[in-house]
Amino acid sequence: MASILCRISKTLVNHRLPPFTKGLIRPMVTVSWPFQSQPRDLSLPNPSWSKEMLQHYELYNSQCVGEDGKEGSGPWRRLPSYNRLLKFATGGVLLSKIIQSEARLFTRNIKIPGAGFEYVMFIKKSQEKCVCIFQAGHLLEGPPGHVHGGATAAMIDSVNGTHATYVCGPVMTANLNINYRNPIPLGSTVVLESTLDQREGRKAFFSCIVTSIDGSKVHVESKALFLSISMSRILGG
Ligand SMILES: CCCCC/C=C\C/C=C\C/C=C\C/C=C\CCCC(=O)SCCNC(=O)CCNC(=O)[C@H](O)C(C)(C)COP(=O)(O)OP(=O)(O)OC[C@H]1O[C@@H](n2cnc3c(N)ncnc32)[C@H](O)[C@@H]1OP(=O)(O)O
Repeated sequence: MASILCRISKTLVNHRLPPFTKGLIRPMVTVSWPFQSQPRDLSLPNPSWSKEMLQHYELYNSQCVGEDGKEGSGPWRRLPSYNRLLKFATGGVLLSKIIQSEARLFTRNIKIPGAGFEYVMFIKKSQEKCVCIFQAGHLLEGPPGHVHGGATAAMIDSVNGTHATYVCGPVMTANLNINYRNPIPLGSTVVLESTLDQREGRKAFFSCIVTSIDGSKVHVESKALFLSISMSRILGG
């Protein structure tokens, strides 16, 4: 991750700024003191989380603590989540203040707690698995009372994409193939499990299974191909 962040910083310094920042770059003098504010981690519990969501969060969170009792020495790691990917960069608070933009991460732009995508991801330190606990809010309706297939696809892409980023560095989704097996009731909590199946040069193949929280029902199964790309290609368009 450190090398990704280093590449991001170098890209920002060495390349023209990304097109989405057009007209939005503000000189640093307008920023009062960008180091002060911490980005808000949106993957932490909030009052909208159901009992099931909290229990499952605790289940994985407890496995982030090792036998020595130290946070971070367990087999799993909770991944922070922000409303802009730039906030991931070390000093990301600064970067996201300099490169101001109205663009927001699609799954993190519904501000009413519980109304949209509530989720938290954990990655296994050995990196072959990434898990997401997802509570689908009422604004994600597709068929009456159930989650829109596009919202589910967005979550699958996000979990596989995050997993791929941690394993491979910067990537783009080249192919995502989804089989919807059972509709997901609105308001319910489901588990998405991403698996790294294979790596072949720039290509990384992932699968994902979406199940009910108790694992008894399979909602969706998917396969995805991600291709490694340079940061300058992402940022430079
Ligand atoms: C900015 C700061 C970022 C900081 C991040 C840091 C931490 C963040 C942590 C976590 C968060 C991360 C993300 C989570 C959130 C969301 C994830 C969302 C991801 C997306 O939502 S992303 C948008 C949708 N995505 C696109 O918008 C892609 C459009 N597209 C392209 O940009 C190009 O198409 C590309 C790059 C895919 C490939 O282009 P290219 O030129 O690099 O490669 P090329 O075409 O030469 O193919 C090379 C070999 O791949 C094979 N190949 C290619 N495409 C294939 C396909 N579709 N099926 C089967 N095989 C395929 C070829 O057949 C060849 O194979 P071979 O070598 O064997 O011949």
